[in-house]
Amino acid sequence: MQTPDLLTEAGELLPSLVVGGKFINTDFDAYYHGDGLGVVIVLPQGKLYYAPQYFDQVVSDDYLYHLLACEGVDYRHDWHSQANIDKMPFTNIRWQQDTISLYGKTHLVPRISAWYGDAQAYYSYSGIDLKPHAWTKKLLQLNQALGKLCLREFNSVLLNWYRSGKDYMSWHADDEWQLGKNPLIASVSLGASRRFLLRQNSNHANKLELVLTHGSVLVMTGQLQHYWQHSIPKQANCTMSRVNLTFRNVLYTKP
Ligand SMILES: O=C(O)CCC(=O)C(=O)O
Ligand SMILES: [Fe+2]
Repeated sequence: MQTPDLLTEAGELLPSLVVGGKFINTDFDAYYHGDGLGVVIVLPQGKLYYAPQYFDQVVSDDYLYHLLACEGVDYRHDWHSQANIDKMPFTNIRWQQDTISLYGKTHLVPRISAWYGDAQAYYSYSGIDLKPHAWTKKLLQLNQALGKLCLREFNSVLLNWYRSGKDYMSWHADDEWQLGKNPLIASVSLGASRRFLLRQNSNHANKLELVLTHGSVLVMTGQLQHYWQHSIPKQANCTMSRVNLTFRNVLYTKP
């Protein structure tokens, strides 16, 4: 998988990502992070760290293979026509397609998910209650790798698998009470590049678009979840799978 033109041929961040103290093509203040891999983008009421290639291609390929490995199934498999994904013999991850209830009707969530973490890190969103599966060695490794950047280890991770550009995530904020007031969420993307959109709640014209590439890391922090929403829109031209992992800290659970 190739990373589009956010990096120079030598794999360094393009110097034009921050021009005159602003993030490329925007009015948002930005500066290069000291790690040489990412940019910090300062939004009104929130902050982002964005590194288009935090993990190199070999490491990223290895993670993606681990997450989607399924006994006897080729990676070109048409997962959209696969019924009962949760019954498939995935080698490492217990993928499932959840259903949500809206106005008395049930719908399949337009992507495949899995929730991993410490035993006590129960999570619920959109009426879906998730009990974590126990960490795999690779997921723990990824958690530790983010520790250097985020100065913490997370107690859980939500995995989302977009089988192709037909799968998506609607506008939302990760503002569940279980995550505490101003959560720091670290998101790793693997596989197909997808558009990631952000918009300010009070003014939808105030927006930002990032491309989340294979091996990229995005960290959302500050008050972002209270004042901004984010989404992954459908992308008709995208035929490949993408897996996103959002590492979170569940601070509170239901009694
Ligand atoms: O797939 C992504 O990059 C976004 C995932 C997300 O927003 C979430 O899991 O809450
Ligand atoms: Fe989210």
